[in-house]
Amino acid sequence: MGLSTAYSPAGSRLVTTPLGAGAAQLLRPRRTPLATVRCSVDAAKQVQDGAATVAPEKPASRKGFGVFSTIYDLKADSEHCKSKSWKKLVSIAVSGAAGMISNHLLFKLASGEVFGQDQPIALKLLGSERSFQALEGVAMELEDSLYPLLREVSIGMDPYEVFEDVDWALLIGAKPRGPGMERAALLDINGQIYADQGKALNAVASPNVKVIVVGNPCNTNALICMKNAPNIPAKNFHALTRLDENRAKCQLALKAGVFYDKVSNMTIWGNHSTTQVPDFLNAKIDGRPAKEVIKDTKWLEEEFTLTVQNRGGVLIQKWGRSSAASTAVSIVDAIRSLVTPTPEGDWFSSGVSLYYWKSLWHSREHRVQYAMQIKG
Ligand SMILES: NC(=O)C1=CN([C@@H]2O[C@H](COP(=O)(O)OP(=O)(O)OC[C@H]3O[C@@H](n4cnc5c(N)ncnc54)[C@H](OP(=O)(O)O)[C@@H]3O)[C@@H](O)[C@H]2O)C=CC1
Ligand SMILES: O=C([O-])CC(=O)C(=O)O
Repeated sequence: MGLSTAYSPAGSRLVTTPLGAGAAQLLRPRRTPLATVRCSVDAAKQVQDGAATVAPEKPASRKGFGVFSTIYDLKADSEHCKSKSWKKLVSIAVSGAAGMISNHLLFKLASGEVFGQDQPIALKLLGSERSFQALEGVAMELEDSLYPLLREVSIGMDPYEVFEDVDWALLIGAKPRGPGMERAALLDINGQIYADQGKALNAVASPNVKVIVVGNPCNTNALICMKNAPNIPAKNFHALTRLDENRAKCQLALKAGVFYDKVSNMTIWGNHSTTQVPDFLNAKIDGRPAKEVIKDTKWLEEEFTLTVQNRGGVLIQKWGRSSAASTAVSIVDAIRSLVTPTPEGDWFSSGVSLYYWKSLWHSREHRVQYAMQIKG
């Protein structure tokens, strides 16, 4: 079975898959009348589906087109995967894929540094009319990077198409705040995005999809998304608080004069906002309570907390835009923590619904916050 890229040499789209009408649409009430472009698709299937507008060229005529004429032979490919003992393909949806954070994250995902060097992946990138051309550029860059583990890149504007059967949904697409704004002020604009995407995940994603909500205000957005996806286990929804954990670890390490990896057991209580509480009481440095190592209690109680709470805002003042590279790194850390056993005695911070833990906490209150451990 051949697999060809879907760009012409000039980079324009060759293959578009118009959305069909019919029964599927009835199940998908919020489906938007938009199209999907696959960047590396099964060309034979497109012809079958009547979706291809240009027949796949024979290899002999492909000379001189560089990456655009790449042909993957999926049959040989699966043999190749077997011989390399690769795992089964994991399908990852990323929204806001043409944005700043994604621009860092996608290449980390494709390189294998997140899921491992034995884990082939398919990237399904969600954009909008506003970002679609940029998204094509992103897909081109991914293809040009020739990552062996990246088996498929597809881009689209309809979450009901992009989220189909995905194992992970990294929900980044949302308006960022500007200088002087609080993240909560974004709720009016961004909340609806997460309601819509929750419904789409509920309808078409893998029933055990893991969802990481990054777009701000991320705790509330995660809750909105979760409430709109009742078929997906609540414990699968995470609001990204890992960036705060990393920032807190960094500050403690700098103050103690140790390397970052000596800081453990860092919890972020509360929302990813200026009201959060980075927990220095339970944090450890080199296995000892942070308070024993850092004797400057005033610094811990005042400066440390304020620094972590306001780090994102200060960064916006300096950069003129919100953190992107360090956020991408923290998404990588968050995923890795969810797929690998937590080191003995340590934990990590992630925003999950306490409703899920209600038997534990005897509370029906929804909060999106928890310190977690993964057992291997
Ligand atoms: N939880 C955390 O730790 C962090 C969260 N964030 C948050 O992540 C989100 C994305 O940040 P970043 O990638 O830097 O942002 P960018 O502006 O670079 O990209 C955001 C993408 O979101 C989509 N989007 C959806 N609605 C809007 C809108 N109304 N205005 C603008 N863009 C919109 C756009 O994609 P499209 O058109 O394809 O939909 C856009 O490409 C923000 O909400 C930001 O506050 C940032 C840092 C840390
Ligand atoms: O500050 C922002 O708005 C972006 C963000 O969430 C962060 O950097 O922590």
